[in-house]
Amino acid sequence: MAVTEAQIRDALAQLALPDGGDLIGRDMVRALSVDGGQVRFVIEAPSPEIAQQMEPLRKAAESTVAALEGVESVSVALTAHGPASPQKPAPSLKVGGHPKPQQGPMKPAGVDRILAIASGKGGVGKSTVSSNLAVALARQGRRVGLLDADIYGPSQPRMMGVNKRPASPDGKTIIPLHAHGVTIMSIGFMLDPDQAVVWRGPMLMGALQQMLGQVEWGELDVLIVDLPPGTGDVQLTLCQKSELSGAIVVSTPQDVALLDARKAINMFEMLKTPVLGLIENMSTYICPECGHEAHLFGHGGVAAEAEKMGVPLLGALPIDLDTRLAGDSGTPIAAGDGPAAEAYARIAAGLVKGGMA
Ligand SMILES: Nc1ncnc2c1ncn2[C@@H]1O[C@H](COP(=O)(O)OP(=O)(O)OP(=O)(O)O)[C@@H](O)[C@H]1O
Repeated sequence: MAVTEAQIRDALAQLALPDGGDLIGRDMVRALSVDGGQVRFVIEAPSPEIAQQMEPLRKAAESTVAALEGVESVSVALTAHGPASPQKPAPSLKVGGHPKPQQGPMKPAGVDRILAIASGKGGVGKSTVSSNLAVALARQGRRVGLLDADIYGPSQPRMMGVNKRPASPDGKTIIPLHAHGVTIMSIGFMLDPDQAVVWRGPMLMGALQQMLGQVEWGELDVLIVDLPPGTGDVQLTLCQKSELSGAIVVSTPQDVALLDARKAINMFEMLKTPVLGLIENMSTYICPECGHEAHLFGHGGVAAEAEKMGVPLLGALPIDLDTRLAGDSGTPIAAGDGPAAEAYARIAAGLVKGGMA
């Protein structure tokens, strides 16, 4: 049975703080989100100094929630009021921070279109689709950028095989990285992978603003944005501020994922962002030994849903071990040949033909 927010809060209320009270009683838990079995929240300390001493408590909170029935994964991050005190020599760039007053929209000048890749639920393959679609479009001669805005789990450095800090010659502009014909910027390039980072709403917006406004994207036909899962601050900011040309929602055929996909589509509709279509990921499994086709997550659900919601089904991608291995090794499957690369090439061609990329 799915875990509820109330159960999580009850469990966290059992965690005593060294100086009295508990996490819930002292109102230190923020942004609690329960997404199927995936739980995320933030512990907000009263000051950066106290936050630094709270790592054992963060770990305890993580294990307490992980022990609850119905919880598959837990991600707990620490944050604090006010700016963190500097611990390292000043970096040339800092992502995050409060957004600066905006003169205009966040759409970079040379970028023709911004396409968001979204999912209602984590783990359905949104990042995999983003990187492969970017590579497939680049192979078709489009000038493509990929912005990894998945603040909670940036995966593009791994999937695109690039992970170094981008240069910033003047401390203001950020020079993006390049791989597989795609211009890339990820929030992951700017973060210490071992440090738990938490973004409060305004900081998220500041980081997004920087990644759109300070990165030298150059002239692009399309900028693909890999969104965090769900319907939170990043999605809202991006839709409201960056003149998104459209959103593509990735879902698996499973009912629960579809339910969340529906929420994502509703959100985009409310924000007046055109939903360009749905992509069904992990749609079938073809046995490499005997060629038998199995429908592990059900079948036809995404097509039916797309029809019901009046949005096109842009493509269906099978469960494919090579897709995962390619993503893990830093060369997306779409960069090579074979059925999966062809499937991505077809989706990319459809987008180009429709003037969407
Ligand atoms: N079609 C596929 N076949 C096999 N494995 C896949 C497929 N699509 C994605 N995966 C694998 O599933 C895992 C989750 O994919 P991915 O990180 O792209 O999902 P996500 O929706 O972006 O997740 P999150 O929102 O949590 O970042 C990865 O290990 C990825 O390699």
